[in-house]
Amino acid sequence: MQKVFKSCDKLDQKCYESYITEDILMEHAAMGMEKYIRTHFAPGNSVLIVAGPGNNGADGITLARLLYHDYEVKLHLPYGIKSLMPKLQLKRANALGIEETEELEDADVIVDALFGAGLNRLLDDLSIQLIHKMNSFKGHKIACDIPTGVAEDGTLMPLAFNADTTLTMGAYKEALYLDESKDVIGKVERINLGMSSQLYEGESDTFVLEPEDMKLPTRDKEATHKGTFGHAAIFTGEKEGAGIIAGTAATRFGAGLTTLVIHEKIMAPPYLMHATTVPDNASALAIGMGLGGHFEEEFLQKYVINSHLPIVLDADALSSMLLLSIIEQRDREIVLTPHPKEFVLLWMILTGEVLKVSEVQAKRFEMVRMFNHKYPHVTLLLKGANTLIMQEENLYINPLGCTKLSKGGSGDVLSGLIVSLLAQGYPAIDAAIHGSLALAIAAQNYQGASYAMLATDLIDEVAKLELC
Ligand SMILES: NC(=O)C1=CN([C@@H]2O[C@H](COP(=O)(O)OP(=O)(O)OC[C@H]3O[C@@H](n4cnc5c(N)ncnc54)[C@H](OP(=O)(O)O)[C@@H]3O)[C@@H](O)[C@H]2O)[C@@H](O)CC1
Ligand SMILES: Nc1ncnc2c1ncn2[C@@H]1O[C@H](COP(=O)(O)OP(=O)(O)O)[C@@H](O)[C@H]1O
Repeated sequence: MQKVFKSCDKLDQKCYESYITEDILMEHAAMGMEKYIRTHFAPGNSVLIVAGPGNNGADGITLARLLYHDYEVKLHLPYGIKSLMPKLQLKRANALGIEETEELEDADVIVDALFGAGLNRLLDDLSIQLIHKMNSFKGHKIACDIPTGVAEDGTLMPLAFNADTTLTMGAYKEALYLDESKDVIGKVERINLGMSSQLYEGESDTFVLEPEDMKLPTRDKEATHKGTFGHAAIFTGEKEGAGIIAGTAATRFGAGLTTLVIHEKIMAPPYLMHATTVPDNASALAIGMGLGGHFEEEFLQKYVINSHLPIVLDADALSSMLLLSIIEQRDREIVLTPHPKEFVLLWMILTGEVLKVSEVQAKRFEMVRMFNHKYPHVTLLLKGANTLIMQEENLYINPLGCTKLSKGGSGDVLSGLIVSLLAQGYPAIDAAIHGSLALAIAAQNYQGASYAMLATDLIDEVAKLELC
């Protein structure tokens, strides 16, 4: 996993104090972009660099100098230059013979160095025209630091540069991981600014997860029996399919036993047991998926609230005042898995504050942190294109999910994976992280059409993860 920061200001300040000047940082920023371009594009290819008036533009001008002669470099400066660094970089570039181009034409590589961390207001007409044109070009699109149109606080302008690759300077930034940013940032790579990233970055409590972080349930001993791997009890309500999907996922992900807790007899697959109460040896519970108003309050009080078993609360459980009372239980492993609309409901129940889904989406990091401030012991997993997971002080971003997951049933699979890990004895935060990674990577591995994946296909892919 990699550290993530709200902004790089403090990190840059630390560099200046160590005599690593802005000029040195900038040279390395440009060298990082140069290396990327030289690795992926042979000399002779054309590179269009659109550079803005500030230091983001200065990075672009520096890049022009580094590529000039070997590549067909075109440098466009639509706003002229304003501050010291771009002026200095332009002098250096001009001295080598680089001239500005007035024409904006397609090239093999398009570099957006218009505005980066300093974007502080809505894009004006000139920027909008430029971005429309750059987005229409066929060349490989690289954003310098952060695509123009994505502000450092995460605000996404109505229009943004549509990067294939974002080469981000020094450290990963939160703004790159809002759901709305996902379609414009492309692949993200970090560029080191003249020192080890560990020295540059320092401490952070926010991390972006990588595929290598996924840990699968282990079966490395032979002297075991089904009881060794826990017993997941999944409350199965009005939409029994949701419980069956979750139960199948839980069993596939290693739970030794899985029981669907039901009121009325259902047609369950043979590897799932069913019972009208929670089995005595259950080791974790999941409730909410397809639940409806199926179980009476006394039943829930007895088997869910009064139980101290680790628990996943999903879907309908997140709008039940009774079930949400669980989050006050500080001695229990608890995972909440709302999607943004469910988060709105649970936030209203917990705080009385009425939010819109769009507000939650615009400030996902802030909302997750606010929830965590009130309930630090609870693991909150806010679903989305980039899932956020937080417990105690640490926030983890899972950016590995994909649009194949946008289909009813994916969330039921996730609940099943998490309750399976809880039943096998994993702490809540680990169950949420590794369940979420397994879901995302299984979806990536699915080979059918992007629109075709069923929850059962997803579970089949989970079954193959260890072999990949
Ligand atoms: N710090 C470091 O050491 C390092 C920094 N690095 C690089 O610096 C970048 C940050 O540079 P930055 O702070 O100069 O901001 P930047 O993104 O160029 O924008 C500011 C300019 O844009 C203007 N402007 C803003 N919004 C506008 C709008 N909507 N429409 C029109 N104009 C607008 C704004 O105008 P003003 O507000 O002053 O009127 C100002 O002129 C960072 O992303 C990274 O690439 C790397 O080299 C590594 C080392
Ligand atoms: N575009 C996407 N990119 C990444 N993950 C996605 C995307 N769409 C959905 N998901 C994931 O799929 C799951 C959907 O959950 P949910 O909406 O609760 O489904 P369900 O219908 O099973 O209740 C979540 O884990 C969510 O993060």
